[in-house]
Amino acid sequence: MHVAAGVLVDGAGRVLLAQRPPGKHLAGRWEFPGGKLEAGEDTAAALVRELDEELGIAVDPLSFEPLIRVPWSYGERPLCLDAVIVRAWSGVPAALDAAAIDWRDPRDVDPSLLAPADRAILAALRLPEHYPVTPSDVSVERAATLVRAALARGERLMQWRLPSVSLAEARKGAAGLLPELRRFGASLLLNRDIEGARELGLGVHLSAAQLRELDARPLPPSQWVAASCHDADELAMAVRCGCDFATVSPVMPTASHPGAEPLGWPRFAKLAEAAALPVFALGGVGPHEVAEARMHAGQGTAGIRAFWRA
Ligand SMILES: Nc1nc2c([nH]c(=O)n2[C@H]2C[C@H](O)[C@@H](COP(=O)(O)OP(=O)(O)OP(=O)(O)O)O2)c(=O)[nH]1
Repeated sequence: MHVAAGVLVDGAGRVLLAQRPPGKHLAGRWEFPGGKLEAGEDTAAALVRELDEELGIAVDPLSFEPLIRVPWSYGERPLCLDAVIVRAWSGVPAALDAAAIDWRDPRDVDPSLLAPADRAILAALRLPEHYPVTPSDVSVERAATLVRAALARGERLMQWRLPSVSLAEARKGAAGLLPELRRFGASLLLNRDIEGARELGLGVHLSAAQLRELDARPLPPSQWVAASCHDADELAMAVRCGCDFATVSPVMPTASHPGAEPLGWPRFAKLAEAAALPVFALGGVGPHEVAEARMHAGQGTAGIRAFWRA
């Protein structure tokens, strides 16, 4: 079953949520307005029809921007949910079909109130397009300087990965960044250090090996949980562990992993489309490849080298 979901975004960056009416599948859960594709329809045509039927608004498909495709299963038939950003419409949205509608800042939405498949849509809305990872061969102090400069440049999501120092030292360095992170409203994810992330209220970036040992999400929804994945099995594990997003690597040849065979964009796209969470392209890519990544079902790009040259 193919379902189209429209993410209406207003001038203040709020999104329109609709509450599923009593008697329907997932009654009471909040979702993005839309519905099943009818015979002969594509996603855009279905959305134009559904947004008219459910909200009484007219939308122009030329303004649609694909956000994320979420494969999901509620135990019956598998579902493919295509979420599309809608920025322009005419008319005032009304709850013609929903129990209620509500404009919400994506940062304030409680994911547990959403239809489960929509948690990936919410994560895609809240995540930026860049995910820089600190260089491996620098001191804690140098890494902190780089993160501060990146915050000033506008980066809002970064991974704190310092393989050449102890977890305790890395944790101490991250603690020193808390005031700036708060001031910029930015997120830092500690590489592998679940305890440190709990202690500091930061996110965590898990290795594929850690995913194998976890059976549940290690942190509350307010702290990011991400994972390093390389194939479809690892992506499925990341979804099972309740990860918010993943990196998939190596997309291109990279000096840090000279032996690894790069996936290339077509295989990256297949993996990203089949994963029920946002995926950043990693490996031999940087800020200049964001458009390429988005064209291939990615959230954006992650990287070490290319992000710190600026
Ligand atoms: N419309 C919509 N459906 C969603 C979202 N998330 C999600 O899991 N779903 C699921 C719920 C349903 O199982 C399926 C869509 O069914 P629907 O009942 O909304 O479709 P429809 O409007 O065509 O409904 P109907 O004609 O069967 O009454 O997709 C979402 O954000 N929007």
